[in-house]
Amino acid sequence: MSHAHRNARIPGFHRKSPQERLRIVAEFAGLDSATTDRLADTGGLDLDLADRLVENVVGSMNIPLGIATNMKVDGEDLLIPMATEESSVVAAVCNAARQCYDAGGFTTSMSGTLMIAQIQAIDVADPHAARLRVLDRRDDIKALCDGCDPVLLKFGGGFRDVEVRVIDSLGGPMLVTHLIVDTRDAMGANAVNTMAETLAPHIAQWTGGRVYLRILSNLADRRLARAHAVWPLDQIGGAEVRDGIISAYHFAAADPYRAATHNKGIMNGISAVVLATGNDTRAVEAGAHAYAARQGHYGSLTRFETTKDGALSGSIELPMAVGLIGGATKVHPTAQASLKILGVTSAERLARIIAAVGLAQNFSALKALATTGIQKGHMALHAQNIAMMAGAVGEEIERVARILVERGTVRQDVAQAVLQELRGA
Ligand SMILES: CC(C)(COP(=O)([O-])OP(=O)([O-])OC[C@H]1O[C@@H](n2cnc3c(N)ncnc32)[C@H](O)[C@@H]1OP(=O)([O-])[O-])[C@@H](O)C(=O)NCCC(=O)NCCSC(=O)C[C@@](C)(O)CC(=O)[O-]
Ligand SMILES: NC(=O)C1=CN([C@@H]2O[C@H](COP(=O)(O)OP(=O)(O)OC[C@H]3O[C@@H](n4cnc5c(N)ncnc54)[C@H](OP(=O)(O)O)[C@@H]3O)[C@@H](O)[C@H]2O)C=CC1
Repeated sequence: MSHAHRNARIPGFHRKSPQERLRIVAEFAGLDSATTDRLADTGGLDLDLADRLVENVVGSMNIPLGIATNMKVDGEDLLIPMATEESSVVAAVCNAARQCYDAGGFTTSMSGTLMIAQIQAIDVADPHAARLRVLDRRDDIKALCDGCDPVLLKFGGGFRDVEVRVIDSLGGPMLVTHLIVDTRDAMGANAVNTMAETLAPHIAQWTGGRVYLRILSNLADRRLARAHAVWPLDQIGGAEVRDGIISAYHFAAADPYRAATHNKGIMNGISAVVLATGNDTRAVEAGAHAYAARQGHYGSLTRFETTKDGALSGSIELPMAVGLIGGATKVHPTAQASLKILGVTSAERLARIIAAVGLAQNFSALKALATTGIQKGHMALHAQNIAMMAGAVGEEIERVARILVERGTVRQDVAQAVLQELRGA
């Protein structure tokens, strides 16, 4: 069917109700009523709330929420809510946590809850002298920043420091002011952006330059979450498994093609908890990848080595700008439920738990890759998706998936053939 007559220029779409928008979309895309009913069913998320969270809402996209078991973090047993569409991600965390549980689980720490806001000034005649002029204004800067957010101050946050960098750019030297702000239990984007915008005219005046960008940096390297765990050899299957995992880490550390996949595996776990708690997945992902490239070479976010007793030691360190206040966290009921399951009362605790989940996820992926290969465990769980894609429903899904795994060919064409056999029988 030709869609040449369709017109996507729809003035005032944003002023319509979600129902009215859905009617327009259905007409535009030729959706049948089953599809529009599916979109209209928000799975319990209040449509009014959805419509306030983002723009031009017509429905909601539901993602499964799984619970990772076996996690012990800083001596506390935890159940971890994870929102993900990918099979075997939740199982992998359970599996890694099980293998270090008796050895004490994960120990974590955090460098602080400091965010950085950047103010860009160009056309500064004397950038190095201007840098000192800005630094001399530290007290004024502190007063201006703290004046922006009395609530944050009340909770012990606020301005902490100012740094000024002269960077070489394609357009010549650029003066970049960093405001370092403790945002406590908020991710802090709005607080630091407000401070940067408030300060900008003063920076222009003090430097004699022109100010353009005033925005936080997602390379939140003053907000590093760290986690560590030891996996005893008898839990993981021996020295060869340990050495395979360490060699996999060496591969990622040496090669960006591998590091991208290695870190993607880590983010499987991290993004799932970030999303489950209503935090900003893109902010955390940007921070993680920028941190992985901070030495001018994109490498691994984790490290694996042998302890003096021969066990496997794993650690992770990455920026973790997550909050309990603000964003969708406070208003999304599932995010609130996730926080209740975790029992966290500070953004720092949440960040540390998320780092531990990233390390667990990486351990399981590397162990699978260094031993049986990823397909065995991952595809066994993914087989149910393949069975559904082939048209299996109800009890057929489990039966088809089991046969696919037994035959060692988790493919859609095989699933279709198996389904036909079952239905013919
Ligand atoms: C899949 C497993 C866990 C099977 O592992 P297994 O050893 O075959 O399973 P098992 O039946 O012996 O069970 C062991 C434990 O795993 C957990 N477990 C086992 N099955 C389930 C399940 N259905 N639901 C929840 N938890 C499960 C559970 O904790 C269980 O203990 P138990 O509860 O029995 O005491 C294992 O093969 C594994 O960890 N694989 C790694 C999977 C993975 O990394 N998936 C991520 C997706 S692939 C990807 O995107 C990233 C990647 C791989 O490219 C990253 C990279 O390259 O670095
Ligand atoms: N590049 C990026 O990553 C960007 C991300 N964002 C988005 O910003 C959102 C997060 O913004 P964020 O600033 O965290 O949220 P909010 O501005 O919604 O909430 C933070 C505010 O809550 C108040 N507050 C109340 N209690 C506390 C407490 N205990 N600790 C700290 N603050 C407290 C503070 O003061 P007060 O009430 O006075 O405000 C604080 O400024 C996310 O949705 C993110 O997607 C936006 C722009 C850019």
